[in-house]
Amino acid sequence: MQLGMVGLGRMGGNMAERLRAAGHEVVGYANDGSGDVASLDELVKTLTAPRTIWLMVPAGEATNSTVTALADLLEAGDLVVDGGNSKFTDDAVHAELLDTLGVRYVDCGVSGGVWGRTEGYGLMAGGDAADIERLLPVFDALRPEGPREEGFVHAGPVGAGHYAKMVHNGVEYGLMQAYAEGYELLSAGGPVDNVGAVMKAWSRGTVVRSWLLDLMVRALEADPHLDQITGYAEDSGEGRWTVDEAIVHAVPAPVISAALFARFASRQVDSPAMKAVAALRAQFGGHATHKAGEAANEPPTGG
Ligand SMILES: O=C(O)[C@H](O)[C@@H](O)[C@H](O)[C@H](O)COP(=O)(O)O
Repeated sequence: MQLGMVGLGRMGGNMAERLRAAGHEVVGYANDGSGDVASLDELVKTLTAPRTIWLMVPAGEATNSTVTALADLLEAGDLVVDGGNSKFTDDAVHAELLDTLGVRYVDCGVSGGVWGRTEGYGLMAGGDAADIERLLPVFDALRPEGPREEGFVHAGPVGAGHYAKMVHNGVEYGLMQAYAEGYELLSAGGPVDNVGAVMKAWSRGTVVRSWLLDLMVRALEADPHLDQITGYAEDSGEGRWTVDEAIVHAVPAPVISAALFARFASRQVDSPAMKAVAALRAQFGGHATHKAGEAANEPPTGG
């Protein structure tokens, strides 16, 4: 079928390629001029009604302004899919705005990163059954080969797709953190002399084998001691939203929360909280503190 793709970055560009390889006609638009058309207006004019437009732009302001701009251009019967990592609460706002014009809306969490073009993407969709049905040829082209239910889900009404993707990303945080802590412990001076080989051995037959573990092995093969990168980890919001939702629903989520907070800690050159702990130990117990500028692994010299 014919589809407009807005956003042709690492995700949108690769998805457009995978869709074309499956025989779909994709008209791409990117605001850096790299697409087939130069504007959203031209994209809408190029597509045949009823149009399907898939958004793959950064969550938040970029997605909001794209949906608002499309609302001025589209007509009843057209369908917008937000495949970015939007917060699920944004979906209701976008669906409501478009609904006043008779334009349909589906949200779709997309997982798989840069590997998705060849391996297929995991898809989590939210919306009305008829809209999901209309998009099945697109979902089938994007998802991995095999049974549909193993790479695609219609998770519920509008918002459910991004909700499912949000929780997926919370799980992703926890899994990554567990492998990361295992890596650090294996490397910390115990009897293991080849950490990469141990993690590689875990990748077949063990209880903890997984794609994330395979990627960890791959990273260690390229850089056995991870000397080429610093221990600074960004987050793009979904871990925070997952923890927010855990609080709303009173769901204990200690692993995901700890993994999120570990990322915040990774950005501190020195921890104000731990300075305070050291200061308090010195206050109540006269315990020694490390002076500023002293290497962390040197014995303390203070009081
Ligand atoms: O499933 C995926 O393909 C990933 O989760 C993908 O969506 C992206 O890499 C994360 O959004 C990064 O999230 P953080 O920046 O929060 O780690």
